[in-house]
Parts: sequence; C-alpha cells; structure tokens
Amino acid sequence: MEKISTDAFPLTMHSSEKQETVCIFGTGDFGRSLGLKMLQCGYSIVFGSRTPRMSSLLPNGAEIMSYFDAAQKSDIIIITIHREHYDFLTELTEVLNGKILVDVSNNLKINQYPESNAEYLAQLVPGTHVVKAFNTISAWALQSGALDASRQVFICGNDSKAKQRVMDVVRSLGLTPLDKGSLVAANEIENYPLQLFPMWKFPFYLSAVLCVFFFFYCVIRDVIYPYVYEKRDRTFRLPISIPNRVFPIAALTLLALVYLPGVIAAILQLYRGTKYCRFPDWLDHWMLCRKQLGLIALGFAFLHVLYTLVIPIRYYVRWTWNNRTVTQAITKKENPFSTTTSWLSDSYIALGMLGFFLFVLLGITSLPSVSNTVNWREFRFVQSKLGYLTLILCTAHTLVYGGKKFLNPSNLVWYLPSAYVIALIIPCTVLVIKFILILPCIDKTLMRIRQGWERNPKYSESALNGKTDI
Ligand SMILES: Cc1cc2nc3c(=O)[nH]c(=O)nc-3n(C[C@H](O)[C@H](O)[C@H](O)COP(=O)(O)OP(=O)(O)OC[C@H]3O[C@@H](n4cnc5c(N)ncnc54)[C@H](O)[C@@H]3O)c2cc1C
Ligand SMILES: NC(=O)C1=CN([C@@H]2O[C@H](COP(=O)(O)OP(=O)(O)OC[C@H]3O[C@@H](n4cnc5c(N)ncnc54)[C@H](OP(=O)(O)O)[C@@H]3O)[C@@H](O)[C@H]2O)C=CC1
Ligand code: HEM
Ligand SMILES: [Fe+3]
Repeated sequence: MEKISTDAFPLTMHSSEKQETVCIFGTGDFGRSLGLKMLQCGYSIVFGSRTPRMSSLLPNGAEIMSYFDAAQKSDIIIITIHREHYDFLTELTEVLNGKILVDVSNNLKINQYPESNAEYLAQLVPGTHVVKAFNTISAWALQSGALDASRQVFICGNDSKAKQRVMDVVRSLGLTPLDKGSLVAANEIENYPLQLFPMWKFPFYLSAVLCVFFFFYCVIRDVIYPYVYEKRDRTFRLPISIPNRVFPIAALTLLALVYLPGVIAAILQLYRGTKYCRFPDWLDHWMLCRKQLGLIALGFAFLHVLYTLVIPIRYYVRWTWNNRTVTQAITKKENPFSTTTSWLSDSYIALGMLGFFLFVLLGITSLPSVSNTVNWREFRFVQSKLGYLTLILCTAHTLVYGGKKFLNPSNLVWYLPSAYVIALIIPCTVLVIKFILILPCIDKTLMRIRQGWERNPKYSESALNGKTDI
C-alpha cells in the first residue's frame, strides 16, 4: 500500500528531478499516442507488448518489453487493450498485486456487457487498484494536440490514493480531471462517449418538427392557395419569404418552450403544496434541455435577422415598390401617409431589434467563460429575468407586426389563420401564466414552498417512501 502513496513519487516533474516511469500495456493507436504525449510531458515510458520489438511507430525514447517485465518497472500501468483481450492479465496477477491499473477502454454499444470494463478488470485481477480514466479522449486528439473540444477526463475508482495519482498524471498532461466517485460510476463514464449529443437530441428533433410543420403550413397558404384560386405562380416565395416566416416562428416557439417547463414546475409545486416530490421524468428532462433549446432558438433568430436584411434588395420587393409608384402616377392617386401604420411598423421593428439584442446577451451569458464569473444565483437571475424580457419583446414584436390585420377574418385562407397567429399561442400562454404566478398572493405561497414549507407534509412523506406514485 505504501508503495502507491502520492508522497512516494512526486508526479509533477521538473527537469532536475528523477523522471517517473509509467507503464503502458498495448502498443496500439491509443497506447502509442498516450506514450508520446507522456514522454513529451517528462515521464519515462515502458511499453508492455506481446511482441516486444522496437518499431518506428513507437515514440522515440520509450522502452518496450514483455507484459511481465514491463509490469515490474512501474506501479502505474495504463491498460490500452480492448476488453475482449483482458484474459491474459490473470496470468500476471502476482506481479500486478498492489499496483494501479488504469482502464481506458470503451465499448461499441451502450451497456454492451453486464458490468463495466473497469469493474470487470478489477474482478479479473484482484489485489490491484483499478482507476477508470482517459476513455473520453481520442488517440487522434492526443496526437494532434487538438484537445479544445474536451479537455475533461472523467475519473473514478475505489482507492482514493490511486485515484489521486492518476489525477496528477492527467493534470500534468494539460488535461482536466473530473472525479466521478467510486468504480460504480465507470458504467456511466463508459457510456458517455457512446452518446451522440444527448442533451441536443430533443431540442434538435423538436425544431426539425416545428420547421417542417410551419414550412408546409406556409406553403399551403402562400403558394398552393394562390395557385388554386388565382392561377398565380408564387413558388418564388420558397427560398426567402417562407423561410423568413418559418425561422422567426421557430425561434419564438422554441424561446417560449424554454420558459414553459419552469411555469409547469411552479404549477405542479403549487398543486402539490411541496417541493419535495420529484417532477415527472419528462419535465426533468425538458428542464435539463433548456439551454440547448435556447441556443437553437437564438440560431433561428439570427437567420431571421439575416433574411430580413436582404428584403430591400429582392427583385420581387423592388418590382412591387416600382410598380406601385408607377400605378399611382398613372392613376394620379396619392397614397396618403398613415401615421398609425408608420408607428406600428417602426414599433415592431424596434421591438424585434431590442428582443434580438437581449437574445444575444442571453447567449453570451451562457458561454462558460462568462457564466463562470457569476455565481449560481446571479446566473439564474440573469437567465430568468432577461429571458422573460426577451420573450416579452419578441412576442410583442410579432403581435405588433400582426397589428391591425391580426385575427382579421379576411386573413384566413381555407380557414387557416396566418402562421404567426399560431406561433403566438405558446408564448402568450407562458406569459399569461407567468403573470398570474407573480401576483403577490401566489408568489408568496410559491416562495414558501421553495423554502421548504409544506401544505400537507404527509403527502410528500408517503411519496418519498415510494407509496404514492405521482
Ligand atoms: C440564448 C439562451 C441561452 C441559454 N443558456 C442557458 C444556460 O447556459 N444554462 C441554463 O441553465 N439555461 C440556459 N438557458 C435557458 C433559460 O434561460 C434558463 O434555464 C432560465 O433560468 C429559465 O428560467 P425560468 O425562470 O423559466 O426557470 P427557473 O429559474 O429554472 O425556475 C423553474 C422552476 O423551477 C422551480 N424552482 C426554481 N427555484 C427553485 C428552488 N430554489 N427550489 C425549488 N424549486 C425551484 C420552480 O418551480 C420554477 O418555476 C438559455 C436560454 C436562452 C434563450
Ligand atoms: N483509439 C482511441 O482513440 C481510443 C481508444 N480507447 C481504448 O483504448 C484501448 C486500445 O485502443 P486502440 O489503441 O485503438 O486499439 P488497438 O487495436 O490499436 O490496440 C490494442 C492493443 O492491444 C494489445 N493486445 C493485447 N492482447 C491482444 C490480443 N489478444 N489481441 C489484440 N491485441 C492485443 C496489442 O498490443 P501488442 O501487440 O503490443 O500486444 C494492440 O496493439 C481500447 O480499449 C479502446 O477502447 C479509448 C479512448 C480512445
Ligand atoms: C434585429 C431584429 C429583428 C428585425 C429587424 C425583425 C424584423 C422583422 C420583419 C421585417 C418582419 C416581417 C417579415 C415579413 O414581412 O415577411 C418580422 C417578422 C417576424 N419576426 Fe422579426 N425581426 C427581428 C427579430 C425577431 C426576433 C428576435 C424574433 C423572435 C424570436 C422575431 C420574430 C418574428 C416573427 C414570429 C415574425 C412573423 C413572421 C411571419 O409570419 O411573417 N423577430 N420581423
Ligand atoms: Fe434532451
């Protein structure tokens, strides 16, 4: 045990100090990349291999020997071998006794084996201290130095000294260790790289569904209807006019969906009279995806602004303006200036610009470099208050854009209202409920509930004991 204490071997090396030797089992892609990186960081490396021959592929300065000999050279052994080939390690049980084995392996599928690879290794070679690490770093990233995507290395293990030593190694390679607890966490760590953007999936599919729905809705209203009734070809609306309806509508709807779960959560807490009951899974999951939903919404808002910028240079728009002027000249009829229309037009554009400005500010505060400079309460305050203000401004922008023609029956096409009218349903609902929730009497109850007060303590007790499934 003493042999593996942190004090025994200083790990952050200075050139004058004795280099620490680390053993790497396996001379595959990952073993070689890790070996090279560690050599560069001042470690001395001994490779263990079935065929211990020095080849040009191996990093200069490393030693190579049989698995048995290599194991004797160091008390940290990094196993860069696929799990399927671990069996031979049982023959080395004696020489590996008391050593730290670092399991870096990944699987091809989530939950491929009943137990995690690291737990399997610990069972296979009892008497060793198995630590899970490095599995989220790719061989390619180690070699090319392109580690910007993720410098985080999840670590777990049952022996805290062993874990500490591996964390020191990780740190000295310029990576950030993240302690995930005991070896039980290995399963989660191994599943992590197999998931594809887990938190982005729901927001991504939702925005795809929204875009497809509103695209076809607008095509029916703006292209098919004019063709059927007036035999007019309006297909030129497909590249700009329709996307410039679909994108802002998606942005507004997604923005409202960021704030809807908070409102539902508050209603649930009020209804239950306690905060100690778990939210249903779908609500929990939805709450966790809000950042992603918000960022996708911001992306759509950006597109809307870009598409709006090109309106004056579009042929169709210039043609309409010219034509109107010429018609007015011919018929000698002036189009009177309308102060109301002018007010409405300027107001909705101003609201849009202010809304967009706050939207971008929200996006900026969610950058880790910015959010790290504020505490949790400040961050929530900014996100929540600024977020609601953004939602109010964007909803107002759309309402004023609708202006006088909003809900006018002449705007119905085959009984279908304009797309933005449908898009306003969720934002308006969220804002109205939020407004009710901040009424002093309701807000006070909600505050008390959040501070731990319970209307009916028995209710949550039985739920906590699992007797009530709510
Ligand atoms: C561009 C953009 C970027 C975003 N970036 C991020 C981001 O980086 N990170 C992020 O998390 N979100 C982000 N979001 C999402 C969103 O802004 C935040 O989640 C925001 O905090 C939600 O505010 P809220 O008031 O709806 O909810 P919250 O403040 O989370 O409250 C929701 C509900 O939780 C419950 N609750 C709140 N406090 C307590 C308490 N103390 N005890 C018990 N229950 C409580 C209540 O029922 C409350 O109604 C982003 C959104 C956008 C548009
Ligand atoms: N490649 C990557 O980017 C990453 C890989 N990993 C993990 O690292 C481990 C190694 O991956 P990688 O280097 O890509 O794999 P490779 O197939 O390139 O290398 C595996 C090495 O295991 C050794 N080995 C020992 N016993 C056997 C055996 N019976 N059959 C075949 N090989 C054996 C071999 O070394 P020798 O011939 O010297 O004995 C071989 O080179 C895996 O568990 C993987 O999940 C984790 C993160 C990223
Ligand atoms: C710089 C900021 C913005 C400007 C200049 C702007 C401008 C406009 C303009 C000119 C229109 C009318 C488009 C048309 O005639 O087809 C419009 C519509 C709309 N905007 Fe904005 N906008 C801005 C930001 C936003 C933001 C941030 C949102 C919401 C998240 C938004 C949501 C909408 C919606 C839903 C419509 C109605 C779409 C339709 O059905 O035609 N806008 N905006
Ligand atoms: Fe999700």
